Amino acid sequence: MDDTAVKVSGLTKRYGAVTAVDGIDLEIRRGEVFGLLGPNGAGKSTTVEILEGYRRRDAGEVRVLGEDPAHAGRAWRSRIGVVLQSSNDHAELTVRELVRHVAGYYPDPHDPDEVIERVGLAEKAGTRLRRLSGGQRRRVDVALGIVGRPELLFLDEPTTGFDPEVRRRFWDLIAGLADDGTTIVLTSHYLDEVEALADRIAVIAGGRVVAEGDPATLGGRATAKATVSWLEDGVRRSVETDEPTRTVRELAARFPGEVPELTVTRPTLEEVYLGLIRQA
Ligand SMILES: Nc1ncnc2c1ncn2[C@@H]1O[C@H](COP(=O)(O)OP(=O)(O)OP(=O)(O)O)[C@@H](O)[C@H]1O
Repeated sequence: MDDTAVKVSGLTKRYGAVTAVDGIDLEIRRGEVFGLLGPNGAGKSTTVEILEGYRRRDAGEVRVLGEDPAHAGRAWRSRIGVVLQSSNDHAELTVRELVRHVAGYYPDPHDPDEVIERVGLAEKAGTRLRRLSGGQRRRVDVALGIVGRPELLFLDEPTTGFDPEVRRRFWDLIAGLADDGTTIVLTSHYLDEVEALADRIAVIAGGRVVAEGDPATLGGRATAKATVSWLEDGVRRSVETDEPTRTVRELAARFPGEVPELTVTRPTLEEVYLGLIRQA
């Protein structure tokens, strides 16, 4: 089997005078969790909607699970899962009724009750949608996206409105799907979420990919200057350095025991991301 799930080259989309996507290249391997980051209006949703087959492109080549989404049919669609933003449809159905109903569209779905359990809604399975909270509705959206056992799952800002504990459980759910071999394209504005889940990240700004890499090394993160910080005579001191080991050695020689409150830090993903966006 081809181990490329998504291949995009020179993708371009204009809305009138606005070039929303301006020559994007991407390659996403099967089994990978791929994070898409970028400010509001960067072109992420437009790109994802083209990959999902919901929007036409103006130029460029696109292959998703080996087919061009602009011309792909039902069999292709059944291999793709999409977690859309919540709608208020189906308010009178229960969670179980809706998940069962959607499962019926797929040739080899997961067991609906298992999926409901997996998104943490077992206790709400018999509850009508209109009686759920915003975060619970979002979990129904996720259940609908995964019940068809997709090979490729698109998650667009999946955890907006989740409380911290539910969000952590959701991360476990996504990591579990990835372990089972599902390819996942994750769009999120939460950098901690992308860092926790993504194997690789593309940062999009102004319709272009401005950086790509794994979360630990994106934008030169791993080789950026480190900050060594410690407490001395009741005052917090810190230095920025390319050689943190040398600084720590010097400190270790100067202090008789532990260096008080010693920390060595590199830029966070958020700092690197903000730097990339400012440059772009
Ligand atoms: N249907 C549309 N008609 C006209 N312009 C559009 C349309 N959809 C998006 N745009 C414009 O295209 C650009 C990219 O929008 P897009 O929704 O792809 O960004 P995004 O990165 O997903 O943003 P967000 O993080 O806010 O979801 C923006 O300038 C937006 O105003």
